[in-house]
Amino acid sequence: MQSHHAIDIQDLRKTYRSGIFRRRGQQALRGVSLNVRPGEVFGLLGPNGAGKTTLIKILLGIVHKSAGSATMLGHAAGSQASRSRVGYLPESLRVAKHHTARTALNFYGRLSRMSSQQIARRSDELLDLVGLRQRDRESVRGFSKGMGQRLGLAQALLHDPDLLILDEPTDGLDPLGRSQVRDIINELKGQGKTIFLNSHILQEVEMICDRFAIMAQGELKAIGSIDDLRGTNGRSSATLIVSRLSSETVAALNQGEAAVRTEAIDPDLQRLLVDECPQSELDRIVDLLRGAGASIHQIQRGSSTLEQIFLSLVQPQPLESL
Ligand SMILES: Nc1ncnc2c1ncn2[C@@H]1O[C@H](COP(=O)(O)OP(=O)(O)OP(=O)(O)O)[C@@H](O)[C@H]1O
Repeated sequence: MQSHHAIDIQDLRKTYRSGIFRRRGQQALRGVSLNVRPGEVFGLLGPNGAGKTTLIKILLGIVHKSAGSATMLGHAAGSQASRSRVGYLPESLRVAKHHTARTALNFYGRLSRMSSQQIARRSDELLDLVGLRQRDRESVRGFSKGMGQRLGLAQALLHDPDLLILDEPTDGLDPLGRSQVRDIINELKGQGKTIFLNSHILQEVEMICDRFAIMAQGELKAIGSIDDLRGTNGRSSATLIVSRLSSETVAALNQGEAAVRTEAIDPDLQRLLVDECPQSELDRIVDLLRGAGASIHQIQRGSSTLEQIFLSLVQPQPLESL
C-alpha cells in the first residue's frame, strides 16, 4: 500500500561496518520511525553524531539502510521514482567559480535532462523567487554566502519538486541572509511544497517549522509541534522570587534533575531560574524551599523554547564518542 505521507520512515536502522572482516560496527540509526505530512515544514534536530546526515543520505539513496523502511512520496527512498520529485540542497553546494547564477542553473538543468526552453523558463521564475534576477550574469566568485545559498535553493527547485530536503539551509548566514532564506521557505510552503530540513540553529527552526523530530544517539527522542513537545513531557521552566537562601539550600536545590541558577535582586530577595524540568522536579524545589523556611513571593512558569526542550531531551555526550 502506498504511504500518504511525504516521507515515511519505519524502524530504520543503519550500522556502519569497518575493520578487518567488517567486524567493527557503528550503530548510526537504532530503529527510527517518523513521518512527514504533505505541505508541512519539518525540522530534523539532534546533536553532532545523532544520525541526521545518515537518515538524509538513506532517503537520497547515497547510503544503504541496514534494516527498516523509508519511502518518499510513496516510492522507496533512493529509487529513481522518488528522486525525480525531490529537490536537495546539500550543506555546502560548491558551484564552479566560472559560472554565473544563470549558467549554473543551465548546467544543473541539463544534468536533470531538462530542455533548454524548460531551463530558461524555470530559471527566470526561480531567480525572481530567490532575489538573484538582477545579478544573474555576475560571476558566482563575487557572491556572498547568502547569495550562494539562495542560488543553491534555486538549483534544488529547478525541476519543480514536490519535496525539498535542505541540509543546514541557514548555516553560516548573517541575520539578513537567514531571514531571506526563511522568507523563501515560507513562500515555498505557500506553494504547497513539503520541506524537510536539518539544522543546528534551534531558534531559526522554531520560527520556520510546523513539526520537529529530535534525535540523539541514533534514536528518536521526541516528535511533534512545539505545543506537542511542550505537552508530551509536561515540562516547563520556572522563575521564582524567594527570600535570601543559604548556600546549603542553593546546593540542595541543584541536587535534583533541573539546573537552578540564582540571581540577587536586593539584600533580602533572590530570583531562582529553574531550567526546563518535569512538574515533579518543580514540586521538589518548592518542598525544599518550604522545608528550609524560605518565603516564596512569586512562581512563574515559562513556556519552554525549542532550545530548552532540546537540551532537556538530549544528554551531553563525552566528546570522544562523537
Ligand atoms: N561513513 C561512516 N562510517 C562509519 N561511521 C559513520 C559514518 N558516517 C557516520 N558515522 C557515524 O554514525 C554516527 C551518526 O553520524 P551522522 O553523521 O549521521 O550524525 P549527524 O547527526 O548528521 O551529525 P552532525 O550534526 O555532526 O552532522 C556517528 O557516530 C558517526 O561517527
